[in-house]
This record gives sequence, C-alpha cells and structure tokens, in this order.
Amino acid sequence: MTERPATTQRNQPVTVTVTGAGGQIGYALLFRAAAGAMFGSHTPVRLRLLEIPAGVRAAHGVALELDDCAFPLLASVDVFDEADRAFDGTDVAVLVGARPRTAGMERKDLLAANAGIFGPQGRAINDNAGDDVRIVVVGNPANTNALIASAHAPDIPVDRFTALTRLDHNRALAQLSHRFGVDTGHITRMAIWGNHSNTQFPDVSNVAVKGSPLAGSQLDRAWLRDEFIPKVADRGAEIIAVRGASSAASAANAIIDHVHDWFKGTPAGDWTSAAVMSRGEYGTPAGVFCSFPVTASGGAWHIVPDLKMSDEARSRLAISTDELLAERAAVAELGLLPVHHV
Ligand SMILES: NC(=O)C1=CN([C@@H]2O[C@H](COP(=O)(O)OP(=O)(O)OC[C@H]3O[C@@H](n4cnc5c(N)ncnc54)[C@H](O)[C@@H]3O)[C@@H](O)[C@H]2O)C=CC1
Ligand SMILES: O=C([O-])CC(=O)C(=O)O
Repeated sequence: MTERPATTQRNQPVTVTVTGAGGQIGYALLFRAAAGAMFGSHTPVRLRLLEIPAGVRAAHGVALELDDCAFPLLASVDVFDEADRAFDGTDVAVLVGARPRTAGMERKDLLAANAGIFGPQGRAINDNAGDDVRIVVVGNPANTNALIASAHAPDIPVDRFTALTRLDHNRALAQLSHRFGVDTGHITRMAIWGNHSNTQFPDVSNVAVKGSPLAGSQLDRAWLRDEFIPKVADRGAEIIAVRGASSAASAANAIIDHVHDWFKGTPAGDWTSAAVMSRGEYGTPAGVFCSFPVTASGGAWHIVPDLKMSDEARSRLAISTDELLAERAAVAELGLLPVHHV
C-alpha cells in the first residue's frame, strides 16, 4: 500500500446536506462532491442525504455506491427522512428535493407543488445548521423557493441564501464558445439577470473574449435577440424535450461550480451569476431573489457594481423581476410566506 506523503495537509471536514438525494440531480452530484470537487483535494466531506420516505431506499442505494467508490475525502455518509436531523450541524445545504417539471410545464407551474417544501426546510436549517451555513436552492421555482426558505430562517443572515442560476450562466458560456470558436475558459464577464426561468436576461454586453470586449459583428443584435437569448432561456425545456427528463448532470455540475466559487472565490477579472436577495440594485425590486453578476470572496457573494445597462437591458430585466414579484405574491396568497415578508 502506498503511504500518503507526510506533507499532505487536511483541512477540517465540511458537512454538506443534499435534499432529494435519491433523485436524478442527487445521483449526478454526490459522487463529485465526495471526490472533492466542491472544496478541493485537501478538504474531507461529510454527506448528509435527505429524502422523503418514498425516496429513502434510493438514497440508501446511493450511499452504498458512495461507499464502494472508496473516496479518500469522504468522511461519512448518512441518510435521513427528517429535516431537523439532516441539517444538524450542516455547513452547506443544497436544496434539490422537489418535483421536476415535465414536457409542457413552465417552471412557475411547479410553484404550488413545490413551494410547501421550502418553509419547513428553512425552519429546520434555522434551528439545526452550523453557524456559518450556506444554502443553495435548486428545486424549482428556485428563486422563489429561496425566498420562502430564507423567510422561515430568521436567525440566518439572508445573504447566506442563494438560488442557482449558474446553469444558465454555463449554458450561455457554451453558446458563446460555439459562436466565437474559443474555449469557454476564454469567455469572461457573462451575466444572467433575473429569474431562473425563460424570462431571464442572458446579457453579453460586458462579455470579453480573450480579454477583449465584444465588438462589431460579434454583437450581431439579431443573433442575440432571436437565437442566443431564447436558446439560453429555453434550454431547460429543450433538454426535457430531447432527453425526456429535466437536466440533471449539467445542473449538478453547476451546483459544484456555485459552491466551489462561494468557498474558493471567483477568478480575478471575472465574475459569475447567482440569485441573491435584492436590495434594489440596478433598479430591481428589493425582497426577491434575483440573479445578478456576482463575484465571491471571503465566503460571500458581492453584486458587481456600476455596470452600464441599456434601456433594452433594463426593460428585459424588469420583465423577469415582474415575474419574481408575481411568484412572491402567489406564494404569499398560498400562505407560504410569513406576514412581514408579504
Ligand atoms: N435551478 C436549476 O438550475 C435547476 C433546477 N432543477 C430542479 O431541481 C429539482 C430536482 O430535480 P431532479 O433531481 O431531476 O428530480 P427527481 O425527481 O429526480 O429527484 C427529486 C428528489 O427529491 C425528493 N424529494 C421530494 N420532496 C422532497 C422533500 N420534501 N425533501 C427531500 N427530498 C424530497 C424526491 O423523492 C426525489 O427523489 C426539480 O425541482 C427541478 O426542476 C433542475 C435542473 C436545474
Ligand atoms: O427547466 C427545468 O425544468 C429544469 C431547469 O431548471 C433547467 O434545466 O434549467
């Protein structure tokens, strides 16, 4: 047996709770998390898997397979069907567990089906998680579910809650990479604004390719309006139509990217996209989780300040934030928000 070099340094383990762990995204996520993709090769991970009773057996199956991978960084795996126990001491809560949409549904159609999950989970995180807990909401409609969860966690700073729009960001990078014939790593300063839905605004106005801003024919407005923006905004539906199920591996990959950057920071000179609580930045309505261009440093997200926005960009963003306000009103109507959040 090869001995580990004496210099191998090990950080304290990070505890990650994943809800919906027996589902499609869970299956694509947990093995990469256990292999060290979130926090790097020096940080062991303790996994806590939450499922509803009907999904617990599948989650146990995933736990058996995790065991069989013999990941050196995997400190423990535990399966729960009770939120209070699953979130006990957790550092990172990944809220995936929810029903996915099927062909013909919009993400907002999931509101009534899924929103009821996130209040109790927010409360369980509030009462049980570690002091520094960070939360990423993935289950749709993700932005509004993040609002519900945070509203039920009064002791946790709202900035610790996020909703995932990194998948939209990555989709946009891939489309730009195809268009301009460069690796995605050469494309910086992409931004997703608004809701994780087809009203989102994928904005290339600050994009740089190999460090140079887009110019001339690269800014083909008809291509942006008729092809790029709808391709990115409707990609989730395209995946459902082609794959027959909603995106799972690409969603898991985006979760890894999001958590990784939150802990490790975004690269100098670039930013990414995440939905965070709006305090009115860029004219957005305060009190909804809205996607912005963000940097991460010191374990916190920072909305990129002082970007110029055209009138068209502002009106596209307003369409998406109007949808967020409508979702907020709908869940308030369903009694899913505490009164002071309405
Ligand atoms: N924000 C994003 O970028 C994306 C979000 N999604 C959303 O992620 C969610 C999950 O998608 P999949 O994994 O494909 O679905 P899935 O149906 O394969 O798995 C969901 C799992 O969640 C479990 N679950 C349901 N309610 C739960 C609860 N209260 N507590 C714990 N577990 C619970 C189910 O038993 C199931 O095993 C869906 O809402 C989907 O729309 C999917 C792709 C991208
Ligand atoms: O579209 C869906 O229902 C799943 C999802 O959020 C995505 O793929 O972006």
